[in-house]
Amino acid sequence: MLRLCSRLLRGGAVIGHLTSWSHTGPSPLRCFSVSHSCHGHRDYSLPNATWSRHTQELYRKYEELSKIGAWRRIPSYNSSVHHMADAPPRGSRVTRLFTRNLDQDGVGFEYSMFYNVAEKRMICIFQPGDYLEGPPGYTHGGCIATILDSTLGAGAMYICGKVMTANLNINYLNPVPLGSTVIVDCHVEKVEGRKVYTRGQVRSHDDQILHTEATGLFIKLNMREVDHSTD
Ligand SMILES: CCCCCCCCCCCC(=O)SCCNC(=O)CCNC(=O)[C@H](O)C(C)(C)COP(=O)(O)OP(=O)(O)OC[C@H]1O[C@@H](n2cnc3c(N)ncnc32)[C@H](O)[C@@H]1OP(=O)(O)O
Repeated sequence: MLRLCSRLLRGGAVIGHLTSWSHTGPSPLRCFSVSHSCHGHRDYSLPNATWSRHTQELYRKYEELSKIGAWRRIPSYNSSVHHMADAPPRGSRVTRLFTRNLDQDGVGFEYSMFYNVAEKRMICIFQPGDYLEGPPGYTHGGCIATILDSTLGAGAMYICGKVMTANLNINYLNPVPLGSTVIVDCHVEKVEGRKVYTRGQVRSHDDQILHTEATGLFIKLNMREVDHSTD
């Protein structure tokens, strides 16, 4: 396990890579405020010309809510290490975050996440592009799983620090049209020891269609083990 953690941490697969870490515990908000000016890298959570009217309207709604303090937008870069205050050297490898791996705007995962501390809630405004097709005209179920995993996981990370997905259960209720705007609405239900239990839904932008329901179990990484594993 120790070697596994070490490998994963070096490989950049851990959600918690997106946060900073100190001996007193996680400080994701501090990290993300630093990351707002993250080495000049593009912040993909900001609107671009491919966003539909519905996507832009939802974004503006949460941006307004952010101004009165309840919500915060999470910046989003195309590599995990760009999110990290304590990034390891990258060497010669050029890695990309799975959800940000296309160079063209609008064809893949277009999304922006907002977090509400008091409600332990993370929402993601998601517009699936045409390269995410599963059934004709609809979003691939694996892509829906990905955005759910990312949103549930980001919420767990903001509550607990570094975590990894241990279990993800999904009920696909109604297909998600390509190019539509949906809201991925997730929250942390409870924390028991290292286990972080989360729940989420994917709904249409107007809340009229419940597309998907999910639960996710995330495990807090034991940082003492991780530290020792790098010896
Ligand atoms: C912000 C920007 C946005 C962007 C955000 C971008 C986010 C990207 C999201 C990507 C997320 C991923 O893809 S993560 C990658 C996919 N996930 C993985 O590869 C994980 C592979 N699995 C593992 O590495 C390991 O199994 C761990 C780390 C999950 C757990 O191992 P461990 O650390 O040894 O812990 P372990 O002792 O086994 O388990 C601890 C406790 O959890 C329980 N437990 C463990 N697994 C399970 C399970 N599947 N179901 C039930 N319970 C479980 C155990 O019984 C135990 O309970 P008790 O005895 O304490 O009661």
